[in-house]
Amino acid sequence: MTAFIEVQSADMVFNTQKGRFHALQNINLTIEQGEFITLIGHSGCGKSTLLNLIAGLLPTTTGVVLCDGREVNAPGPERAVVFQNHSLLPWLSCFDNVYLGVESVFGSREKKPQLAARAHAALDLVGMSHASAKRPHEISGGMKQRIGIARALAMEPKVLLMDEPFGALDALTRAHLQDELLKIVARTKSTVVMVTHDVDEAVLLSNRIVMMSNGPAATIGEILSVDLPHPRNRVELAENPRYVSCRKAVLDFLYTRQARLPEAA
Ligand SMILES: Nc1ncnc2c1ncn2[C@@H]1O[C@H](COP(=O)(O)OP(=O)(O)OP(=O)(O)O)[C@@H](O)[C@H]1O
Repeated sequence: MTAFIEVQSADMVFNTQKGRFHALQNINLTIEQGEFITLIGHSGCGKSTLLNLIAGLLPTTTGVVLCDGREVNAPGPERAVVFQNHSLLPWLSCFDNVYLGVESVFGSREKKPQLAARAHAALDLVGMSHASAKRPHEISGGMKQRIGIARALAMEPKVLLMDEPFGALDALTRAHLQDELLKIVARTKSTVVMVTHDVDEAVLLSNRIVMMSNGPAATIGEILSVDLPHPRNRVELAENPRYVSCRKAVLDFLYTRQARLPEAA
């Protein structure tokens, strides 16, 4: 295992109309190739900001982010992002949405049939070949999210960055997509960094859970290793003592050590 993503002494300060807002302070995180990392913490602590620093969508105020030994200072095809709201282009078919991503990465080196084969393979990987000719408005929210994942995977990113990808879905669809994602990642050996609010999702999916303290100037409070074997089965895990203790450790961090009082109305 080698360090693949390194966040070193990173701070993020936003310039706002009310002055400078210190969102993240002294973030240090090393992620190995093939790891599945989740970022968890209370609302507003800076999870998306940290993901955006890794994506290159935001520049660190101080400190540095490295991906595969190179400094990150802009978005790049090796770091694909999947957002909560799928972000598909509504006027394009599902196939064309995926194809567009493929073309942006491989278009200069490969011919159309090869690009099309990549897009078909990615749709197949997420079980969505049957919907390739449909437009986004013709398919369900869970299906749209799968297409978003297919588009990201088709670009063969070194890192898959996911910002609450299943947050807008109902519980059953969400569980199904979590299981699918585990299978896909087992096949592609992708490195994944995912933001979530969901403790069970974090324990089910992760190799390590990065727990963030409350902001302002949020930082990494603790990192929990989830040493549960793969493949993971959610029903069997429910009674697994290690699963239960990981879940308890995250709940304890969030609701005892980082307990948040309700904000004044
Ligand atoms: N562009 C910006 N300008 C100013 N402040 C920002 C900006 N983006 C984020 N913030 C602030 O930085 C803090 C962290 O925001 P961020 O969205 O990263 O939190 P989060 O943990 O992902 O929240 P949530 O779980 O609610 O999505 C918040 O206080 C937010 O208001």
